[in-house]
Amino acid sequence: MDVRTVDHPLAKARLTVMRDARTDNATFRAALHELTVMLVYEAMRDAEVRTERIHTPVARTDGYWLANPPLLVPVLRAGLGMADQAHRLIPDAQMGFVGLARNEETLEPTPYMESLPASLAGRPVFVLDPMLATGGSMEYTIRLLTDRGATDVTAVCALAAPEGIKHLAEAGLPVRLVTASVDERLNDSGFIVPGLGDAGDRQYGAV
Ligand SMILES: O=P(O)(O)OC[C@H]1O[C@H](OP(=O)(O)OP(=O)(O)O)[C@H](O)[C@@H]1O
Ligand SMILES: O=c1cc[nH]c(=O)[nH]1
Ligand SMILES: [Mg+2]
Repeated sequence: MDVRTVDHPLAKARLTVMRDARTDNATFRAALHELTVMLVYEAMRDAEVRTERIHTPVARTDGYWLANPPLLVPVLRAGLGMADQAHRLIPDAQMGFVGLARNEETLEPTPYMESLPASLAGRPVFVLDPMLATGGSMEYTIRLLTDRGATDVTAVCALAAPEGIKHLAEAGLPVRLVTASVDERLNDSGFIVPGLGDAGDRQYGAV
């Protein structure tokens, strides 16, 4: 699986704010917003562009437009904290939504919401979720997308565990990963180590 790690100093600094247990909810959300800009910027590096001649006030030159903007799919709750920033960078993008909550005992995703276009054939899709832990939630989401014909999926995650990357690679799904860090491992409770805790709770409070 293609894994691109954005280890720019600015990304590392935002991630450090998110990791720090002393960071309050509002500051955590602000750091995730800023990190999302960097991750999506990198995820769009190879996006197809359409060229058209334009006039500047001075001369004619080539202008560039996104030929096929991705569908953005935040995974609720935690992925909501990435949605607006990704949308600001790609204003022409459409957005779908998936709601999942991981069962704390089994670590299996429990779906509670799904709002996606019927056909995704020929459309790139960016799944926005800060955390790739066991990979169960991401696999569930990607299967919703491939069932609708998607063949070009990018998982945009603040953090990833090696176990989750292995899980997705072994599932043989058409996905690449853009992340700010591949951390050490999962602990016995399925949390990423060193990680940042529960990305939903860190943004919105514990449920
Ligand atoms: O790779 P996995 O082991 O499936 O874990 C990752 C999932 O866990 C978190 O969501 P959570 O289930 O805590 O829901 P929340 O966003 O509502 O907090 C996270 O945002 C991912 O969706
Ligand atoms: O470390 C983890 C693992 C799953 N989900 C989170 O929010 N954090
Ligand atoms: Mg959570």
